[in-house]
Amino acid sequence: MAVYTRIGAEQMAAIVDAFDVGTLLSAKGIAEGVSNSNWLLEAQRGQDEARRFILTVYESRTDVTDLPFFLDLLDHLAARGCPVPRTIHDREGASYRKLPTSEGDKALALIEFLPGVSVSEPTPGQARAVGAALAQVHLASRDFASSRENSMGLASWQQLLGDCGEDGLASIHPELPAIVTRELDLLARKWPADLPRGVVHADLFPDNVLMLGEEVTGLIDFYFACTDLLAYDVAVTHAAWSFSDDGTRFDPAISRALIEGYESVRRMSAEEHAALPLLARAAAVRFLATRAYDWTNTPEDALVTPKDPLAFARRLQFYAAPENAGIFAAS
Ligand SMILES: Nc1ncnc2c1ncn2[C@@H]1O[C@H](COP(=O)(O)OP(=O)(O)OP(=O)(O)O)[C@@H](O)[C@H]1O
Ligand SMILES: N[C@@H](CCO)C(=O)O
Repeated sequence: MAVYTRIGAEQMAAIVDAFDVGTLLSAKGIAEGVSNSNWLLEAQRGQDEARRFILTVYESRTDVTDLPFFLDLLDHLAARGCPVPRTIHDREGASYRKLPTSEGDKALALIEFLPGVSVSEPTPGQARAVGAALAQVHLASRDFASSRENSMGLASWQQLLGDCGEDGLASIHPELPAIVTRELDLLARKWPADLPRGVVHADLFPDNVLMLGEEVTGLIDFYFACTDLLAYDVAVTHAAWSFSDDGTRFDPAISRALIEGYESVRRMSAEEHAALPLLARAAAVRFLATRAYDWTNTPEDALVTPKDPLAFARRLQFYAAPENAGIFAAS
């Protein structure tokens, strides 16, 4: 379920016309995704081949003032050969437009459609390609002029987990309040602030990567992208890819392939390597925090089912276990 905004056929045709991509041939709502409303559109200009686009209407979770950062970043990365969709600009050259709705004005953007599917059981070859694509983004964004603070950093994890309350966390798992206190304290004391920084995707889960075989055809959903530690992005991607969904099984071959793929494009420093165990715990806390918050604050009759916070509590326990300290050792 991810079409929260109704757009009639005539209004959709007018939107497409504003982008000068030809005549609208079809528009289908996309079920995947939870934050924004998305449609797959097909349009044709004159006798040209029909082209496909993704229309996104930004819902309340995306701050419109961040859109220039996200959308300019896509254009910057695409121009440097990264597999990300370009933003289609409207006839006036704007990368997003205003959509009047019964709930007030929303923003919308038209994005290039990229082929590929999101894998659910990645192979090491696919993990290697994803690691390499992430490093390519880190290098290609070095000359991106804008920056954006990470609104999903340590301070927001403290806030979100605090808002869950001890009882809320304990209702997910009795040991969670103590685990969360221990981890937040450790991260506040040991955060490795002086590592290389740059633009990070910060949410590179399998559902945000489109692939054909072992080729990455699209990195999408840059709506958490921000300026932060590059090694933190590696840790987020590691936490997202190297485990079964529920966090019960760690896959060492995927883990190795992901890091090797990354380092085939950008080598991490010794300091970054040394920080990975802590940053992996941080990544697990980040997704535990948003999931625990949603878990304890989503009404039972909500249309969207909250994701399981324990899947990231399990990853956290894995990363924190002394016997797993060697998984990031340089090969
Ligand atoms: N450029 C693109 N090319 C092809 N398909 C795309 C593209 N962008 C988005 N999609 C499709 O639309 C779906 C939803 O997109 P996206 O993940 O950006 O939505 P969202 O609601 O913002 O995400 P989330 O739920 O992760 O917050 C994707 O799973 C993918 O199937
Ligand atoms: N990728 C996130 C959701 C979007 O940030 C998660 O799996 O919790």
